[in-house]
Amino acid sequence: MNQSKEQRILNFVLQNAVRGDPCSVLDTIDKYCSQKEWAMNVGNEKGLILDKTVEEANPSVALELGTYCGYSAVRIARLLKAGAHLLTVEFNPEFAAIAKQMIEFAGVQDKVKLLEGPSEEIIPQLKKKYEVDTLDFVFLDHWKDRYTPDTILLQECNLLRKGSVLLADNVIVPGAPEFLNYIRNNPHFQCTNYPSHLEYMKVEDAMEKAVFLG
Ligand SMILES: Cc1ncnc2c1ncn2[C@@H]1O[C@H](/C=C/CNC(=O)c2cc(-c3ccc(F)cc3)cc(O)c2O)[C@@H](O)[C@H]1O
Ligand SMILES: [Mg+2]
Repeated sequence: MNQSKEQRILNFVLQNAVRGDPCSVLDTIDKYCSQKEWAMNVGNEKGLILDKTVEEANPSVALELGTYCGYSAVRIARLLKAGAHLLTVEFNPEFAAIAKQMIEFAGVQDKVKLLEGPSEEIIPQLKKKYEVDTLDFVFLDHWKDRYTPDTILLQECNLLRKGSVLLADNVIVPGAPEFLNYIRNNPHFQCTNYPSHLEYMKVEDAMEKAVFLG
């Protein structure tokens, strides 16, 4: 059975990156995906926007929707302060297994909890099963038509507090027009757009930050 692209990315990291060095893992994934096979990691250009947003939020509890190979989970976790943690949600078992190995190789496993399942099932479990009070930071990078229903679900589950920061990838490509319309017309959110480019391509993309106002 020939390997998946995601398995090839992981193997390239295991053979070329420095174990325990998150930056080396990120650089190695970016090298593979820019030179050999494109993949939907947030990448280094939008990754810098993600870095700045995480550093500014300095979250104790962060949530990521759509782990994929674990690139942004490693990217976020490497910036978390002592005692802080990232919950990352992935419903594809093959991708979850790849991401788990990627996170462990990078050495950030103590800061990351990978939750396997669909976000609409996991989010309502965060308070009771995963002992979350509220979320300080949320990175949305899963199916683009899930951004709006999951943002509504986060509010319904009282998981956002005044100042919680949401950051959404791909609001231009593939695009999340319904989410932009929802969040920019919602008085409970203060939005900022960050123009950038699609990972590993010269195509325009953007990220949208939305701060919950309570
Ligand atoms: C409800 C639910 N629950 C749990 N896991 C869920 C979930 N919904 C999806 N997932 C998981 O998350 C990832 C999916 C990510 C979706 N991302 C994109 O589709 C994406 C696409 C491009 C792209 C751009 C130009 C092109 F020509 C082609 C593709 C770029 C990107 O950056 C993307 O993020 C994937 O690992 C999937 O299993
Ligand atoms: Mg994306």
